[in-house]
Amino acid sequence: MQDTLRITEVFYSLQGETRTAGLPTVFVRLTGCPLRCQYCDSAYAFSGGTLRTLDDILEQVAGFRPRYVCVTGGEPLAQPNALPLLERLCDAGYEVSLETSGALDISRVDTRVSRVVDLKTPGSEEVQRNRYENIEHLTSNDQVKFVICSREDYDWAVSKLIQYNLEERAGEVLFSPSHHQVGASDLADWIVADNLPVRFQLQLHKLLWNDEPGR
Ligand SMILES: C[S@@+](CC[C@H](N)C(=O)[O-])C[C@H]1O[C@@H](n2cnc3c(N)ncnc32)[C@H](O)[C@@H]1O
Ligand SMILES: Nc1nc2[nH]cc(C(=O)O)c2c(=O)[nH]1
Ligand code: SF4
Ligand SMILES: [Mg+2]
Repeated sequence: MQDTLRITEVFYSLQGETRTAGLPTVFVRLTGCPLRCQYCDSAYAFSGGTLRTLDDILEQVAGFRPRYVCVTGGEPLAQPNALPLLERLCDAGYEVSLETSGALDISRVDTRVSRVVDLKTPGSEEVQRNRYENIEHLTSNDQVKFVICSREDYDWAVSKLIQYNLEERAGEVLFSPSHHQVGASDLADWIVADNLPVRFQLQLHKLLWNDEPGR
């Protein structure tokens, strides 16, 4: 069917990450991902899911009467119909964000969407999948994120921050600890010691709800 997407879950929660952290947000989690980051907290979205029409998804989202909608996964951009879904969510008046691994082309994503591009670090074990061409398409409405697994990952992220001048290219640069793989306070201390122009973030939903699916 032409206008369907494979969906793992649609739920209303507090956004746990990014520049809208703490704001009530509808999450649309798309099924399937071509990557296998060693830390992935959403592996339950790799398979299964339900084929649903865009109309059906839009109707469920509208039922929550949200201001913010986050399209995540899995890897949303692995499904071609993610593009019309994002457009229709914008047309409906929501503030829309997209979480993507950065392994697929973001250039055709509606620029009304805040694209949260995760640059995969060596510690993710998927660093070779980064599509660095995406960086030239970033605007001040977009966000770049590094999920840091070790001091080596931190040093790598700092080198990419400088090499690609990410502070200028994106509206936000986010440094997040990989959950329980690097000390959150260590990462915070490194950022302050180096006076980095980045936003430290923790996954609020894990502090609140200990990573239950659908929260
Ligand atoms: C589950 S992914 C889905 C979207 C897309 N596949 C991606 O990787 O951006 C959403 C975000 O959660 C982050 N994430 C996944 N597991 C994590 C963990 N254990 N600790 C911190 N962040 C994690 C990812 O790096 C990504 O930024
Ligand atoms: N509350 C909440 N916020 C989130 N932000 C990103 C999430 C994700 O799993 O992609 C997520 C999630 O699963 N729950
Ligand atoms: S790209 Fe995203 S969904 Fe896919 S394995 Fe990595 S963190 Fe998980
Ligand atoms: Mg999650």
